[in-house]
Amino acid sequence: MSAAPAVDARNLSLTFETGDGPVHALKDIDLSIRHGEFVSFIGPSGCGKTTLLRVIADLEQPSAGAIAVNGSSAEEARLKRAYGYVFQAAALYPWRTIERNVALPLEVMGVPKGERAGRIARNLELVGLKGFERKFPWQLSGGMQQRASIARALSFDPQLLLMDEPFGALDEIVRDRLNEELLKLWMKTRKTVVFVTHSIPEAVFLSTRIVVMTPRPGRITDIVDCDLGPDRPLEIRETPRFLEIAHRVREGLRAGHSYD
Ligand SMILES: Nc1ncnc2c1ncn2[C@@H]1O[C@H](COP(=O)(O)OP(=O)(O)OP(=O)(O)O)[C@@H](O)[C@H]1O
Repeated sequence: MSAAPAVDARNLSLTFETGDGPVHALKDIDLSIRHGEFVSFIGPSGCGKTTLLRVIADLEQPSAGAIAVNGSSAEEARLKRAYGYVFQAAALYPWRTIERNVALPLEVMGVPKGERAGRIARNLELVGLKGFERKFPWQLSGGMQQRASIARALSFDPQLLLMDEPFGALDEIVRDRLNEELLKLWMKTRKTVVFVTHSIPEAVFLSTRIVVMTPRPGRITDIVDCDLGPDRPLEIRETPRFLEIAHRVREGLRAGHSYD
């Protein structure tokens, strides 16, 4: 693993040029994410959370400033398959079984069949989908589909996992369960996770740091340390320390005039 930060953004700004004029999505973002951290981006709709994730993934180019991933350019990181990306919707192919959906990135990259099987089995086990290999996406619940898309993102065993509101469309109970499982997966694999969410409790429960963003153009208004330790049962959400951190995040959002 490189000694450089997992993600390093310096003075990063991004403006989309549109027919209706420029849209300033990100402004002067300075952020360094260490290996093994779990960092959440939180902020109002349209503040640029997805755009920032996409810049890290080399799916958008900054208009100014610099971004480095593992000490090299975002493009190099993408070409090396240094990250896995999980979208809000599971985006699985309905005509492929779960196993074959998870296999897809490996097939595309020409990983030999023998090697594919072991990786797929390992990743499906990691997300708790052992026994569901031969099911089709429509035979699984929304939560299970999202687990499959996490298994797919783990195909190349990337050190960095980029997750864009992966549980936003799920009901509260399923979301709680997946939050617990994601935390376990993170502790087990020690990956770096960059996670986009709208939910304060979700951000506090999962993260080691929370990046609070302002409405467009998205700037960082606060970075909150989430020093709850690694052992986080769901009940931790009722502890004074948890509520204190949640309060600070809420204040950060309010300071950006965003939480009314
Ligand atoms: N390709 C694009 N062209 C023009 N404008 C864009 C483009 N992509 C995003 N935007 C605009 O940039 C701003 C930031 O969008 P982004 O999706 O990053 O916000 P977000 O914080 O992730 O929002 P949400 O929480 O609703 O998902 C929005 O105003 C959006 O309309």
